[in-house]
Amino acid sequence: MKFGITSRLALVLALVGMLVSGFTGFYAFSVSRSLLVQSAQNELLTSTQVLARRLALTRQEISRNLLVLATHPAALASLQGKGPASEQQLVTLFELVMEANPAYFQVRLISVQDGGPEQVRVDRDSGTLLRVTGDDLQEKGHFPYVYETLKLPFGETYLSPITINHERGAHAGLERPTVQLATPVTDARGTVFGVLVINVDLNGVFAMLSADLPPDFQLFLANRNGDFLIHPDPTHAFGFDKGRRYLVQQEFPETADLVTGKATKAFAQSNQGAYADAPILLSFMGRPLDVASGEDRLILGLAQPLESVLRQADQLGAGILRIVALVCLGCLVLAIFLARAITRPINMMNMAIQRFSNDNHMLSLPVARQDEIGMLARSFQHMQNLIKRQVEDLQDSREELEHLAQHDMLTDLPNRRMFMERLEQAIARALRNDEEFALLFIDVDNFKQINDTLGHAAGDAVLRTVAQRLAGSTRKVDTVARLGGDEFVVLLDNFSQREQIAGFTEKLLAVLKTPMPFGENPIHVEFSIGISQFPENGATSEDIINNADRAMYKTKAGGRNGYRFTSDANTQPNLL
Ligand SMILES: Nc1nc2c(ncn2[C@@H]2O[C@H](COP(=O)(O)OP(=O)(O)OP(=O)(O)O)[C@@H](O)[C@H]2O)c(=O)[nH]1
Repeated sequence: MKFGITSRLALVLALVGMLVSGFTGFYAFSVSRSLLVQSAQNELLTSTQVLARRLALTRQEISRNLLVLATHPAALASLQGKGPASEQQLVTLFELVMEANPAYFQVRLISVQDGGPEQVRVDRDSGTLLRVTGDDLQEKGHFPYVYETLKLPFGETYLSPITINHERGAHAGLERPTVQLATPVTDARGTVFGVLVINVDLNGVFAMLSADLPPDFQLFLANRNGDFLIHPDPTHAFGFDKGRRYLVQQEFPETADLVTGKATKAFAQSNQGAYADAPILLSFMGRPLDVASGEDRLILGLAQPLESVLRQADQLGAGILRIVALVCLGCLVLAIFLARAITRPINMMNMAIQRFSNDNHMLSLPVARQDEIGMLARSFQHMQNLIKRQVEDLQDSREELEHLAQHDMLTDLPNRRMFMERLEQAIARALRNDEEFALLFIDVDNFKQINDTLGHAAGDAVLRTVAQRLAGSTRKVDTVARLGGDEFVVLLDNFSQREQIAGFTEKLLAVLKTPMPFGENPIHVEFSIGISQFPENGATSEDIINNADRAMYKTKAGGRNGYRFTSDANTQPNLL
């Protein structure tokens, strides 16, 4: 299949349009997609910050509860050994606080005395609160949450590292993720008498933190070293406690600077390991703790399935695809219109050139345009005019040549060549129609003498006058020709009767002999005529003309100034 320039141009324009819209669509889609991912990560970070804030508020609330208990007179009284009444009062207080805060599984008052014995202790045990007494009370002076708290001024809180609780006799808190918060108990002068400690079950805190998160969100918490404390896979949390460490910086290398404290936030994406089937998007923040603590900072992270983010991108992509498809369709239509508009003048020119080369007809051209096509059209029109003029000149020259080839230049009568053609046609016609015709061979008598005595111009004038008189004396169907020199012939079509021919010849001689005007003295000229008839005097043109010529010579030989029929073999010519 052959495509024209219009189709090819339309195809190229449409392809360019489609490629541009396709690339634009793809670019818009990828930019929007990365913006969506970025925005989702920022939202995640905001949620992470909210969670961190809630964690801080929870810690502050525990500190407040610690302070309430530590400043209660019963606490100092108990530590100063002022009797079981104050201890019982303190137990009641501890129980009240623990009932109000289900995450507290142990509240203790520990003395500053040697070994740091527990003075008053209430444990949560299978849903009930239990006062631990007697030998079950232990010495805790060697635990950091005791000796580090003793160094603190009144009102400050110590936060222990977050660990799994292995302390003996911990009841409900045993083997659970735990953090201890403690504050010193002092008298009015600031002398430290003991420490008040609340053990918090972190599972409860974490459950509270996660409760308000969307169901597909996942919570991560890591300690100062990067060890996971909360992980969607529970086997990865507190790995250090079981002898195998799971570090946030290993699983998500983007968090390395958070662990070292060089950065406060980090974004990550993962499609490795457990996330191979469902890639996730993560935001982490590292938060230094605002209390004296065994932990420098905590690293809190939130994850969201990438799929839920990209679902919006997919909807956007489908929208962009529809727009691209529409734009492509528009490009196609526009390309067709544009290609037609561009190539219309070219096609016009093409048609005009074809038509001009076929039959020299000039179609209209876009000459009014002011662009390159207009220039081309004007040049072509100019060329057309030149060619047309040259063709017309050529035609005129050809016609002139043809006329010259068939006519005598002096008299403008048909010449021998044309006469012979006419004679052939007359024979064919006569044979076809069973007709007859006559041929008169006319020669000027003593013409040489006219030339010699009056000059060549006079001879020419005589020849021209003879030609005019012959043409004027014959019918349209007859043919008058000059064979050369002073010899003329007349073909009388459909002339058959001898009398008729003789009568015409005599009349013709009379006309011809009329003195011819030339200067002051008219020229007197006489003529000798030989007549042949078809078919009587020959079957061919040569025979007919030769016989007439012979008859003319016999007229001359017989005395000139007369005529003679070929058929009159031995008779005298008819002289005038
Ligand atoms: N002026 C003129 N003379 C011509 C032309 N063509 C031929 N002639 C002359 O015509 C003369 C023809 O002479 P001829 O027919 O031989 O002799 P004639 O004098 O006519 O004698 P007859 O035929 O015997 O009567 C010659 O002298 C030619 O030179 C021409 O075109 N113009």
